[in-house]
Parts: sequence; C-alpha cells; structure tokens
Amino acid sequence: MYDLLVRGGQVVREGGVEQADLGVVEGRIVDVAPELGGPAREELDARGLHVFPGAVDIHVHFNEPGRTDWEGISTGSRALVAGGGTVFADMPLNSTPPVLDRATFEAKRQAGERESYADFALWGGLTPRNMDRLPELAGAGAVGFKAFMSHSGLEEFESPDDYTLYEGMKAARELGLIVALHAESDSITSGLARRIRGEGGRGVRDYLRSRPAIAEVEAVNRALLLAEETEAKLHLVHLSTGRAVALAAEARARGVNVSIETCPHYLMFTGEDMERLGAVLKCAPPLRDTAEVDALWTAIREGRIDTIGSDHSPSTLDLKTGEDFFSIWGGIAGVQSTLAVLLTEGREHGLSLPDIARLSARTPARRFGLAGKGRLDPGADADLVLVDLDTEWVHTTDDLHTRWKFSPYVGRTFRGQVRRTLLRGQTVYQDGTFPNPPQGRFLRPAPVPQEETA
Ligand SMILES: NC(=O)N[C@H]1NC(=O)NC1=O
Ligand SMILES: [Zn+2]
Repeated sequence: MYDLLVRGGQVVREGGVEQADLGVVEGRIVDVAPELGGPAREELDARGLHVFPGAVDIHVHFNEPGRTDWEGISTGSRALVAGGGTVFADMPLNSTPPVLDRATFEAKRQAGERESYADFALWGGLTPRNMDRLPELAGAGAVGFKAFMSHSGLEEFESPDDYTLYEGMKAARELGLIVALHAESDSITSGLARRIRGEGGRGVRDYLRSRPAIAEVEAVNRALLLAEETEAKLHLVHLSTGRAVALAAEARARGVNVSIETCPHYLMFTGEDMERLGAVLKCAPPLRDTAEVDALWTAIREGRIDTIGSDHSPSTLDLKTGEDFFSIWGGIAGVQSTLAVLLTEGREHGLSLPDIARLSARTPARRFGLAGKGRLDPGADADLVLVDLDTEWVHTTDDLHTRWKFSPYVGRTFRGQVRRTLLRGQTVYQDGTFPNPPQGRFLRPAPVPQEETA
C-alpha cells in the first residue's frame, strides 16, 4: 500500500525522461515504473506534467537570525519551494551574529526547524576569528566552511589572509568538509575601488571597473594552488568568467578536488543590464559581458560547471537605494527563479531536461553529502517538482514570495512553470499557495569519500 502514487508524469532522471508512476511510502520513493498497481492512500494525476527532483540550492542567504528585515527563513523558503526547490544550504552570513561557532549554528538550526518549508543544511564560516571553532561547527553538522577572499560586505565576517586560508583548508581537510570560496582578489578590488572612488567614480560603470575579471581569475588561481597543496575539497561559488572556470577545470583534471558553481544571473544578465536596471542587479563578482555569458553556457554544456546556486542575497529596499553605487547592498534576489531560468534559457542554450536536473539537484546533493536528495530513484526522498513545461508566463511582482518584492526577474518571460512542489511526499507548494505548515528538517551531511569529486 503506497501513501502516495504520482500518476503518469514525465519523470526526469539521469538516464532520460520517461512517462512513469512514482510510488511513495513514508516520504520516500519506493517504485518508479509505468502503470504501477495500487492501492494508494492518495493519488496525484501528473499527466501532461514533468516531474523533476526538487532543486537543491546550496547557496542562499536567508539572514536569520538577526536580519529578518532583509529576508528570513520563512519567506525565503516559501520562495524556494514556489520556484521548485526542496533543499537549501544557508550561508553563515548575513545572519547576525554570523555562524562562527556551535551556539550561533544551533540558533539558526532551531529557527529553520521552526520555520522552514524546505529541508535545509547550514554552512559555517571560516574567518580569522574562529579558526579554533571549525571542529565544533563540523560536529554540529555544518555542510562545509565558507570564506571570502575579498571583503564580504559586512564587518562582522572578515576575510582570511592567505596563511589563514591555508590553515583553514588543512583543518577542513582533516574534518572531511568542503571549503566554499568567494574568489575575488581583495587586493585588486579594494585597490581599484580606492583609486576609482578617489577620482570621484560613483556609478555602475565605475563599480564594474573596480571588479575586473582578473580579480576573479587571480583569486581562483590562488585558491586552487592552496587546495592542491592541502588536498582540501574546494567549492568555487558564483564563478562569473570563462577563464576562471577553465582554470578550475584544468586543476580538476590534474586531481584537485574542486567543484564549480555559477548563478542564474551570470547566465542571463550583463553589465549593460546592470547599467539599465541598477541596484536590483548589483552583485559581486559583478555581471560581465555577453562573451562571458556565452563562455559560461559553453562550460555548462561541456560539463565543466557542476552546480547552479542562486546566491540569493537580498536586503531592505533602502539599502538597495542611493546615489553611490559602491555603497548600495550587493546581492541579487533570485531564490525563486533558478529553475525558471534553467528551463527557459537553459533549454535555449542546448541543455536537456536531465542536464537541468543534474545541475540543479543531483550534483549539489551528491557533492555535499545530502543523502536521499536530488534524484528520483527508489530509496530517495519524494522531493518532487511538477512542472508544466509548455506554459509561457511573465513574471510579475505578485508572483514573488520573498520578503521584498524586488527581483531582476520580474518582467521577464519564462517557459515552464512550477505547479506543485512536494517535500518527502507532502505538498509544500501548489499554484501560488502553501497548503501545509512548515515542516523542513535539518540535514547533516553524510561523509563523502575524499576521492569522489562531483
Ligand atoms: N554578503 C553577501 O551576501 N554577499 C553576496 N552578495 C553578492 O552579490 N555576492 C556575494 O558574495
Ligand atoms: Zn553568497
């Protein structure tokens, strides 16, 4: 007897897409096959729809506790499930205090267990201030350690220097956890910003000039050397240039344990869009030109990019307003739109549906040891997204479930719409509504063998 039978959807799995039923018992998929016999307590008709694994967004900033006026786990996770996500991993900033020890970790975990509509993992921070706390963060269940090679935007989350990063990577290696790096050279970005601001530069172009591609390429190169030397597992977040991706892919080919993330905004927007739309598109690293966008799509098609994370990092509207583009908050609100971007732009750029499932769900779940997530196979959690692939829709402000109705994706036309999202067999989102109270669970990473790269 199944608890749930999802009937007749086009099921998107590693090997391809086939019409099949999914049988669910106690929140887990037990059978996937055409025309499964019943009985079932509940049946769900998915004919005409595609069934994807719930997206696993390994890079969000929901900013709770402490900055719930910027976002919060409740609104952030509602937006995630509305966009077809079922798992997120929250960064150790911009919550305040940031997650630098067990107490701050547990406070965030409790907030998530109270409020999250999705299952979740948590990152710990790696800063000069908490090097002695990495083992306790690992013990608390951190999915990895996040560090910034440039200024994080927040005084309370400092960047390690090269020596500290080197020691941090050695410690992470011992603990078996991944180090995620924001790789932009602080020396280059802050040096340029000082000079350009000294000359009176305050505009979008000035900001773009202060964070050139070489700042990313240089930092990625240094990070790869340190990872190679320490044998740490490295995850390069939000790569924005073809050159940085190429360097990381070369390092991987010679055995460095590195995975590569990019974000939907680097695939969809350019610096010119940033000039046109302003603060809604301010982020770091900044948006590039169409040649870089094309290079990233090529890298995705050719399998060099492993995961797509949103880097959802909103703030209050007043921090997104002002004459000085340098002092406006850097961060893009995109947690609800990742799958929409992949289904629309991704398909146009030659990705198959299994490619989209791999980038958005399977690889992040596997790389970060999130057992039972990211795939529609017997034994996995019944984290399902029912998508109407043919519907074309224009994203409006009313669609947004985030705290602030401010997103660069508003006004864009998308093809493929999330109709329903299930977390462990329970509907968490359906056509604009959230029919059940939050029941997200904390996910502790399972050990991933050191030799297994993404
Ligand atoms: N602190 C923070 O969220 N920073 C993020 N925002 C952004 O645009 N890039 C980042 O790393
Ligand atoms: Zn981030």
